[in-house]
Amino acid sequence: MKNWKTSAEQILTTGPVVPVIVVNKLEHAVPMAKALVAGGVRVLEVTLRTPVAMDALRAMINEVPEAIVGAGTVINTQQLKEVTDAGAQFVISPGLTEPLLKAAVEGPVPLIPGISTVSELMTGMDYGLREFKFFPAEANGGVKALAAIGGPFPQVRFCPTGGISPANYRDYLALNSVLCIGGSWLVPNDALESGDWDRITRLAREAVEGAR
Ligand SMILES: O=C(O)C(=O)C[C@H](O)[C@H](O)COP(=O)(O)O
Repeated sequence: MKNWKTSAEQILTTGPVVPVIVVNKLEHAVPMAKALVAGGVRVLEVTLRTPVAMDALRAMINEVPEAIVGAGTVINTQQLKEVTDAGAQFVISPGLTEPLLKAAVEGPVPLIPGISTVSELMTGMDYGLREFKFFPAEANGGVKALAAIGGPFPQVRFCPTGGISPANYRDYLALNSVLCIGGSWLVPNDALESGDWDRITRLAREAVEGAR
């Protein structure tokens, strides 16, 4: 952690919403990132779930410098190394393993690992972490569960993700322990397929304005 170039807190306090992005076609990556930035959303999580994800990550990092581009769905140390080499500014994982935590705290890039139980949270805290993703937020009990899990740990902060929508994101943001939320609704696949960048900008803007 002492080598982290920026803190997880800095990343997660940049804005209220972090789009969880699935890129199926490389040519979508840059215009989509620009559309999100135009709507006031700068922190972008590119999930490593598709064959073009690594190339999409690199393209967004290199061609959209106004964005803060990180990698999501990073589940092992090999992927951590790859996205670090690519220049990812933060790394998000749906869960945590001790090898991943160990490699991340020794590396240069902040890791925001996912937790869904108190014990996982305590494991992450053993490595010095204070910021976590809460995943899968809705399926795991939602706002009520997160408030209860966070209760004994007033120093810990969260980015809940999973099942969050325009209808419920404000309820999460209202918790003291929540810095921002993650959601895929900001980047609908049909908008990418039809090149409807204005719609993506609009969704981003609505989410940011609605959070005020
Ligand atoms: O890929 C990852 O690393 C994940 O952790 C999963 C994502 O956070 C959720 O799939 C987003 O959830 P939705 O907004 O409900 O679509």
